[in-house]
Amino acid sequence: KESQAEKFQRQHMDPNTSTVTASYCNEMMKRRSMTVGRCKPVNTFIHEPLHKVEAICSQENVRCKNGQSNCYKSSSKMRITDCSLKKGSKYPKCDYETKQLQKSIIVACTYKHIRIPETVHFDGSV
Ligand SMILES: Nc1ncnc2c1ncn2[C@@H]1O[C@H](C(=O)NS(=O)(=O)C[C@H]2[C@@H](O)[C@H](n3ccc(=O)[nH]c3=O)O[C@@H]2CO)[C@@H](O)[C@H]1O
Repeated sequence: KESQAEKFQRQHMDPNTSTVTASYCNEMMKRRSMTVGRCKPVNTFIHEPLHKVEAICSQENVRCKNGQSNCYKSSSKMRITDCSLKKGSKYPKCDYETKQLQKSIIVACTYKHIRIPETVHFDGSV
């Protein structure tokens, strides 16, 4: 069974892509298994190395959307791609809009071992 950290990496990490094409989201949402059973409505991919994303866990502590206090906001902008389901897109055909941006991101972190943080949830971007 995949851990929350592995799920985060499957759903949100894509360090090896720098520029995306218009079909990036349609391809990646399928390849990373977010169109099985339903089309995941919104998903962000992060085009930065994992160590840069995990470093956010020691940056600005902010409240998560769900009220938990283990969210952190990146001090610098990150290269991301937002995927959002197009209106009228009908499962199993999940048709996404692809939008490449540079924004500060908010992630939730937990500590697997003392002082070794893991990013386990994407809370949003600002
Ligand atoms: N504080 C926490 N600490 C630890 N764990 C926490 C915490 N909070 C939740 N989890 C867990 O995370 C898991 C999870 O999947 N949460 S999720 O809200 O549905 C994720 C959102 C995100 O994937 C996506 N989205 C959204 C906006 C955007 O810009 N970009 C973008 O990609 O949409 C999704 C729905 O919004 C769930 O197991 C929950 O238990």
